Amino acid sequence: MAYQFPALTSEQKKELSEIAQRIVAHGKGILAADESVGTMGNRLQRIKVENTEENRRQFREILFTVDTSINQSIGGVILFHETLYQKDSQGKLFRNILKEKGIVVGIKLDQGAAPLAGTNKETTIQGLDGLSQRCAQYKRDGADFGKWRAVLRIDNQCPSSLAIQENANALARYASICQQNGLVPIVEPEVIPDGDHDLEHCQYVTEKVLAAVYKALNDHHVYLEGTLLKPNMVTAGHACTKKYTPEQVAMATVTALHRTVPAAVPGICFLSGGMSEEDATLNLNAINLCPLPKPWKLSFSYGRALQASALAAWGGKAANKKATQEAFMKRAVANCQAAQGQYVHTGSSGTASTQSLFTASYTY
Ligand SMILES: O=P(O)(O)OC[C@@]1(O)O[C@H](CO)[C@@H](O)[C@@H]1O
Repeated sequence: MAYQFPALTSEQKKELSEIAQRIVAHGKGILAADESVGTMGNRLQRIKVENTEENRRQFREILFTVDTSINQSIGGVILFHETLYQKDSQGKLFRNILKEKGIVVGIKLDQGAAPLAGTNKETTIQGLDGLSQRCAQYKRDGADFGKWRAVLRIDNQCPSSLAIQENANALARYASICQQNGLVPIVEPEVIPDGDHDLEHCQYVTEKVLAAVYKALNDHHVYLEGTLLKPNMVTAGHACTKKYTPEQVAMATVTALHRTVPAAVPGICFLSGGMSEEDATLNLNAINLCPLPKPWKLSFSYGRALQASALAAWGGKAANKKATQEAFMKRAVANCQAAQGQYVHTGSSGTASTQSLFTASYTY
């Protein structure tokens, strides 16, 4: 017997699954350009550029006005609220520039972490109050997908079952509200790489977290075909002394996903989590070559690993526009190849692309 109170009509489901599939079609992935004002400040500080609205706008204008062929590699761009309403120097809204390139526009919907009392400094994510109204407005303003990032840390007694359950439930509530408003929810439960744990421990925790997330999504009647997952890759903690190959990372990652993520999910777009640009690409390539069943598209939704070389090339100077766009295009194309298991490392990457982008206790 079908469920008595269907959450979505067949038209709504069709729209959501078409949006999700467009974003990850043919090796395409997502540019996560949704850094909040504070996070963007940290990025700009690294290149000694002041964190003003105009500087943030200028960098993003350079990214979004890159050659239209970017649409072969990038299927969606996640924006922060401020950026959704910003314009290029000719007065054209960024969101229209992206849409004209055939790129789907997304919006960051979570509103930061709040402490979970009685835990070892664990958090839940805020932003559920008024979320439906915000989603409806963003949909009217051209967004077709949303993003909500939950953070889980591996440490003494962490993640606790309270943190896992609470964050899974908030992600499911968010996903359900998004779908009611025509937005594809990107579900992002990030197990952050802080710590000295090994690969096996990260795999164990990632499996527990993903299993809880998919149970909660099912409880909340979320239509999985109209969602995308944005998980961490399974890696050892940043301070772990043992090093693992991309093939080992790939096997641990795909094993964890295979055990927990239903085949109805159209795409899994990894976050880069402080890996260098080159490592993020090599790991993604190995994941796509991993000899386990992979019923979903395995792609990218990188923030740092798509923008680090571009930011370094820009350095806050308009005269560096061409070099900035070339650096961005290079990473986008490399990741698109990796999302199809076709990336060949040439060994000629610049320094910026091999530098670790890890920041301890990364908050947003
Ligand atoms: O780990 P990365 O790939 O740099 O960024 C992942 C991410 O979820 O975190 C950032 C802050 O919210 C966002 O810009 C981005 O969407």
